[in-house]
Amino acid sequence: MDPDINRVLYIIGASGHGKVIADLAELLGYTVYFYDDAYPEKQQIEHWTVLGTFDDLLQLEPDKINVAVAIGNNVIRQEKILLCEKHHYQLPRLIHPSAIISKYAQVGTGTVVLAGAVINAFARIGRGCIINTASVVEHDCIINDFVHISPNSALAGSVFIGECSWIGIGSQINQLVNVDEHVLIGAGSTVVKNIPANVVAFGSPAKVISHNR
Ligand SMILES: CC(=O)SCCNC(=O)CCNC(=O)[C@H](O)C(C)(C)COP(=O)(O)OP(=O)(O)OC[C@H]1O[C@@H](n2cnc3c(N)ncnc32)[C@H](O)[C@@H]1OP(=O)(O)O
Repeated sequence: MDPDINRVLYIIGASGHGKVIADLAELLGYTVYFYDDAYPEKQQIEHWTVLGTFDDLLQLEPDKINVAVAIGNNVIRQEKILLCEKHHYQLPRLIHPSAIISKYAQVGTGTVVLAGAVINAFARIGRGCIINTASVVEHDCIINDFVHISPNSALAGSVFIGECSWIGIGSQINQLVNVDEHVLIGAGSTVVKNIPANVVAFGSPAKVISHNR
């Protein structure tokens, strides 16, 4: 029997992150297919089928098309999500059953919240974000669109993260600190002061190291 069209999810990006999203989507009851620009060379990822390129996906009529953009690069994910929105595709939030999200928190469309993540009261997460495995977003944080909070990172209360920024694995950010847009915080950093836009910063305490290309 064909799967219920409402429970089919087309995942863009047949990558490691894509596999995590496929695993989660199946847990949530979706039947999963991939689209990836490596098609037709890549027709399979593990046991999942790659149906075509991103342009092929955009040929589909918008009716009941559920899409997840499983691309780790924030700028490329943003670009694909904006195109999917233009085509009126559904971009469901994918929230792992083991994640804990306050009823007072907000999570935008197309955002994924992975296993063991915690989002506390009055935190606001934008659209197209990755709140990765076991990360903590404390009360009153504001996370703008297309941000990636890597696994095991912790944001204290009222932290601000600007659009398209990437918080590296195992980082910590002190309360009330602002990280501006298009910033990369390196793995294992401790951010104690505001970080300006478009830079790479790392270390404990984190220092600006270079421009973020
Ligand atoms: C599920 C998932 O996989 S999610 C993905 C999670 N991954 C991450 O969070 C990775 C984030 N990326 C990083 O931290 C990277 O190390 C970056 C982007 C900060 C730097 O990468 P590159 O520009 O390639 O720097 P490179 O590896 O050449 O290192 C340059 C120097 O900086 C040091 N360095 C690099 N990253 C860090 C860091 N996070 N903290 C402290 N020092 C660092 C290196 O030791 C090296 O020092 P040296 O010149 O004395 O030898």
